[in-house]
Order: sequence, then structure tokens, then C-alpha cells
Amino acid sequence: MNAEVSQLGARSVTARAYGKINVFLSVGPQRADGYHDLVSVFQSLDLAETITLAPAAETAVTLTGPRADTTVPLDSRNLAVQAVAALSEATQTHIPVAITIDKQVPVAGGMGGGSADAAAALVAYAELIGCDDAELLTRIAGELGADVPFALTGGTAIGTGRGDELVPVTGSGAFHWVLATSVASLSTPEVYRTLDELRRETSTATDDTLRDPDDVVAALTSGDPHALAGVLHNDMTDAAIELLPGIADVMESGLQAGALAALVSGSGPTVGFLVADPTHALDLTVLLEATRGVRDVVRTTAPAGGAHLVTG
Ligand SMILES: C[C@](O)(CO)[C@H](O)COP(=O)(O)OP(=O)(O)OC[C@H]1O[C@@H](n2ccc(N)nc2=O)[C@H](O)[C@@H]1O
Ligand SMILES: Nc1ncnc2c1ncn2[C@@H]1O[C@H](COP(=O)(O)OP(=O)(O)OP(=O)(O)O)[C@@H](O)[C@H]1O
Repeated sequence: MNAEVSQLGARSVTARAYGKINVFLSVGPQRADGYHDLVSVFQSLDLAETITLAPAAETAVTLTGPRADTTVPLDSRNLAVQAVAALSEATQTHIPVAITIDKQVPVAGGMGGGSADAAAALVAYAELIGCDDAELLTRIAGELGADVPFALTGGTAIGTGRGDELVPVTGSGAFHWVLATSVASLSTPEVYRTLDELRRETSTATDDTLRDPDDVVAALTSGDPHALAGVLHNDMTDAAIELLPGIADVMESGLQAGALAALVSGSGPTVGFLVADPTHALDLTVLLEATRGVRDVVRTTAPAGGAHLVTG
């Protein structure tokens, strides 16, 4: 062990952050930097990523938990590794850590699991080095990815710009979701590219004028799932279905089985079904588990919190 590691002793730190669903996602034209301007209304989901950092001879990643997936990179491409590297660079601390990621959020499903890992890793490493500079964490989060700032704050928020300029929304109550993950995965940049192509090629595709989220914010404030079901919106739906047509069948199956609404989660392919209460969630789960193309059915609620330390 190097000197800094031994100074810290064997202390390990655990932090948690949550997946998300975009209950509203309006996508503008592509910008010069390759990103798209968005109007997004995020809610965090009660599906946690739990990250433990333990000082070690060298940085390494271990995945555990129900959604540990062999496609997640364990090297410097991992967003938790990038988060630790960025904060250690900014603070000139350089403490190698063994990173354990306990995964509940389905991988590459449009639910921001990697972003939650980055946010939790930032909070954990900040604690390890005694850094309480919240502005620094927010700045680094935005550099790591467009969804990472929301994973840091959690709750309910409107995101503009790349989706990373956040204004909190005061919601009321909890919404019940049933999530149908897919046997396939989708790449976020590819879904954005496909959306641009569809807009160029077809007159039926959504246009690229940014829409107003007022109706969704009012429904979230009311706490009424029936009101929210009527105003859920995702501009990426057609592009996700273009790449993976089976998504449309899954949406149809859930609606026929009594869901209030079906929504592609972010860039997909996970489909979220809004239901009235936990009993409806259970009924829908049984039906979706038998649906072709569905890998896993997950019941959860929104909103959950932001990234935070877990006291052991
Ligand atoms: C689809 C969403 O999950 C909705 O919240 C996000 O927009 C994606 O956020 P993310 O995965 O954190 O995205 P990043 O890792 O920052 O970017 C990945 C790629 O997605 C595309 N991208 C992302 C965000 C954005 N506002 N416009 C984009 O065009 C870009 O091609 C970018 O290179
Ligand atoms: N810690 C991580 N957990 C999951 N994926 C990671 C991680 N680090 C890097 N990745 C890479 O990022 C890709 C996207 O993973 P993630 O699970 O965050 O997808 P997503 O939920 O669709 O993302 P988003 O909704 O933010 O666009 C994965 O295919 C994986 O290769």
C-alpha cells in the first residue's frame, strides 16, 4: 500500500444513487457539439445502485447484485471509475480504490444506471477524501454525462440544455411503475442518430421544436396517476421502435393488460407502464413476464432521492 492509502487505514465508504425515468422528453435539433437540446422531466426510481469504495493497492471494479451484467466494462470506461478519476484529478488526491457496484438498475435500458454509479462514486470518494465542495461535484457530474447531474440530485426535476441544467419540481405522492426490460439493449447515441434520420426522412416523425412540460408538471403536482397517464411523452419513442420493433408489441401488451399508459424509458428499450396502485402492478407483472421479448419485470415507485452516503 502507498503512504496515502495507509494514512486512510482500512476505511471504506458506501453511497447510493437511483435510476430514473423521463416522464417527459422533448428533443430539439442536434447542436454543433453533437448533443441535442432537451426539455426533460426526470423522476428518480426506487431502484438503487450501491457503491462501496475501499482504499486498495490499485483501482479495480467488482459488480454484484441482481443486475450484474457482463457487458458493463470494468476498466477505465466504467463511469464509476471515471467519476473517481475526475474527482481525484480535480482535488489532486489520487487514492486508488477497490470499487464494488451493487446493481439494481437494468444495464443499457434507458434508466440511467451508469449515471447513478457515477453520482454515487462521486459522493463516496468525496467523503473518503473529506471534500465538501458541492459545486465541484455538480460540475464534474455534468462533464461525466448528461444524466449524471440528475442522478446526483434525484427527486423530480426539469432538465434543459443537454438535460443537465436542473430545476427541482415539487411533486406529491408516489407513482407506481412496472418496468419491462428487454432481451436486447440500445445505444443512446444510436437512438439520437436514428431520431435525426427519421426527422429528415419522414413527415410523420415528431418535429424538432422543443415542447413545454407544463401539463406534466401539473400532473406530478396533483399526484394523480390518471392525470399523469394522459400527458406522458417521449420524442425518442419512434426512433427506439425503428431500431427494435418489438418495443411496440410490448407496449401494446401492457396496455391491453390494463396499464394506464406505456412509456419508452429515455432512449429505451425498457418500457415503463404507469399503474394505479400496487395491486394493478402485481397483475400486470404476471402478464408481462409471459410476453415475448421481455427479459425481466420490475415493480418500483417514483420519486426516490438523490445520491447519498449509506451509514454502515
Ligand atoms: C436519453 C437520456 O437518458 C434522457 O435523459 C439522456 O439524454 C442520455 O444521457 P447520457 O446517457 O448521460 O448521455 P451522455 O453520456 O452525456 O451522451 C451520450 C451520447 O448521447 C447523445 N446525447 C446525449 C444527451 C443529449 N442531450 N443529446 C445527445 O445527443 C450524444 O450522442 C452523446 O454523445
Ligand atoms: N457503471 C456502469 N454501469 C453500467 N453501464 C456502464 C457503466 N459504466 C459504463 N457503462 C457503459 O454505459 C452503457 C450505458 O449503460 P447504462 O446502464 O447507464 O445505460 P442507460 O441506462 O441506457 O443510459 P442512459 O439512460 O443514461 O442513456 C453500457 O452499455 C456500458 O457499456
